[in-house]
Amino acid sequence: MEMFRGGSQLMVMNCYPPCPQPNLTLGMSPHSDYGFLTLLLQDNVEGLQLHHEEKWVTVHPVPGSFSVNVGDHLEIFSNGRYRSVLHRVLANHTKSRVSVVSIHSFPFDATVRPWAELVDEANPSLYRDTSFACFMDYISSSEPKRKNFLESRKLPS
Ligand SMILES: O=C(O)CCC(=O)C(=O)O
Ligand SMILES: [Fe+2]
Repeated sequence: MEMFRGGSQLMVMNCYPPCPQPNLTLGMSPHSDYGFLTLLLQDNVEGLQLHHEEKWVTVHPVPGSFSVNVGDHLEIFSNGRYRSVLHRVLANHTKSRVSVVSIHSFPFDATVRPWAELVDEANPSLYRDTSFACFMDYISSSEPKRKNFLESRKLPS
């Protein structure tokens, strides 16, 4: 698809050292990923949880496999048909944990908006136009944050 030409890839490596009091903290706070699709490789230490039907569900590591998460851009592009997944990482009392995350999306200078074929009078756009600059403004602002970046891009219904 033309919009993906020159697409972006962000790689993040996370290392979570053992935590003496895991009940008092999190390895990573709840968030959804900025991007279209995330490929995530975790080692054999559990910690990743997805928010599903009001509960946190552990993603059990399967050796040699990737988890694939829907990101904010796919939710916006599909005008809400696919939902980006809220996830978090628990801290572990005894073991350190490593994960490698590869976030794939449109080019960094693209404006992300619902695909025109999915928007009409009966299905109005549910999201504000979004760019990497909006994301940077959001994460660097001192405004009180809503649940995540995507929430700040939703149009009032
Ligand atoms: O460590 C993990 O399993 C998840 C990391 C993550 O969600 C992220 O880097 O965005
Ligand atoms: Fe993430």
